Amino acid sequence: MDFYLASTSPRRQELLRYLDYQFAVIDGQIDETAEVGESACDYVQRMAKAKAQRGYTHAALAKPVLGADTTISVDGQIIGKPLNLADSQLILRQLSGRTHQVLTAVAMVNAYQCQCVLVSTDVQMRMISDDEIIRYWETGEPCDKAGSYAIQGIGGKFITAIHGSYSAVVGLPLVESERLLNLFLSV
Ligand SMILES: Cc1cn([C@H]2C[C@H](O)[C@@H](COP(=O)(O)OP(=O)(O)OP(=O)(O)O)O2)c(=O)[nH]c1=O
Repeated sequence: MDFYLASTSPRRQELLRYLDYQFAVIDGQIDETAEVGESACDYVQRMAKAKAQRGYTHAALAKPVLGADTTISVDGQIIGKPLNLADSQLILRQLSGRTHQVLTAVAMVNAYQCQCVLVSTDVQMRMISDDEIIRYWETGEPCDKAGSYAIQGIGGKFITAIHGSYSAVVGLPLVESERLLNLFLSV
């Protein structure tokens, strides 16, 4: 076993399995409240570092810990997971027919260092009607996804274009994560 993944996200576990490293999953739960005036870029990096750091110190581990966070940025706002249908409606109406940024940060921590990479991807959505938003909510897919949609699922039908990293939108940028793992784990 090479490192720990501090994440409950099945997407992150699935993506990480594509890389040539062995890992075990630990809890990375933290308080995800944004600070007043905090930018989305600062916020997502702080979250990723906190998840990795919490995992590392909490479990007193001998191996490095990787943590990640995904947040939507639009109109200078930080948009996370929807709280309920009304919240999902507010979010998807805001994203409908325009381009937003999906920010994913990946952090790795060991006894000597904490390194974090930030990946920003532009995602363009077609117009989505209120009826579609309600029907989509009823599928159960949006509730645990930042921005209230999943590009890798039913939500993919709303996406007209992306510029950046697909795996980062799903929750873990593979190129940057592998680079970070090579940095920490190469002999
Ligand atoms: C935009 C988008 C987000 N997401 C997911 C990725 C993340 O799992 C989630 C954002 O929430 P996060 O707080 O980044 O992660 P998480 O709570 O799922 O897992 P953990 O903190 O334990 O690592 O949204 C998709 O699966 N598809 C998408 O298209």
